[in-house]
Amino acid sequence: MKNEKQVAGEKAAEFVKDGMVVGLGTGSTVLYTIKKIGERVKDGLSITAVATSIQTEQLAKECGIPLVNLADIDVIDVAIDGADEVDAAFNLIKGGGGALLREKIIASSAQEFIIVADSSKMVKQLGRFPIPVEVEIFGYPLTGKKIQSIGGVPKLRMNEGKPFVTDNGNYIFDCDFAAISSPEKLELNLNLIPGIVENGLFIGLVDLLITVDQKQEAVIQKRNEDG
Ligand SMILES: O=C(CO)[C@H](O)[C@H](O)COP(=O)(O)O
Repeated sequence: MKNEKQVAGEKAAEFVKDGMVVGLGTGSTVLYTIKKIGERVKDGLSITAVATSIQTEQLAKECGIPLVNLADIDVIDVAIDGADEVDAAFNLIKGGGGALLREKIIASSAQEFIIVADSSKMVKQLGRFPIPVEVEIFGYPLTGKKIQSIGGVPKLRMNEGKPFVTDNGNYIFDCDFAAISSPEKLELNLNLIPGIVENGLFIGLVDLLITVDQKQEAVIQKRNEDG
């Protein structure tokens, strides 16, 4: 039997059509989308793709998906990605895999942004998952103090005893802000702090959410533009 990530991930591949430029997200859910797109490419689907991480670039190559550089394209038709938390307004916390900066650049440039998420990711209010915040290494302890001054508890992400380094050569603070009452304000306030490159709050970007119901079937929901 397919798990929820596979059901949601594979469903999203149906939204990819001939001739499209596709943004490929990062993580264990969108992995199923990428593999499915790869199968369709082998069957004759003609697309090009941009990857949100080195890990995804590698996977796309293994799946035979032709890649282009973001600098060489004008339009991304559709971007598909996973999430760490999704609220009722389809605002997100992302960056659990450390790819938030490239993910946000691609999501915000896409004509359509699709999120694939298993049911564990759905929350009433964002904030149980600490917000990943990508910071310049230069002066990062001071940047951490500034995050504290706006109410966050930053924890430097580690990997095998050393600070985790992103594909862009930066560090990540995973920041506990408890229950977030205004994700819109917090996203802006975080990005006003010098040293912060980007934060993992994705506000108002999602067009379509694909999740899974109790019968293990994919459920497709459009974002309500009126909130
Ligand atoms: O934001 C991300 C990576 O930076 C991922 O999309 C997010 O962490 C969800 O991952 P998964 O599908 O493995 O649960």
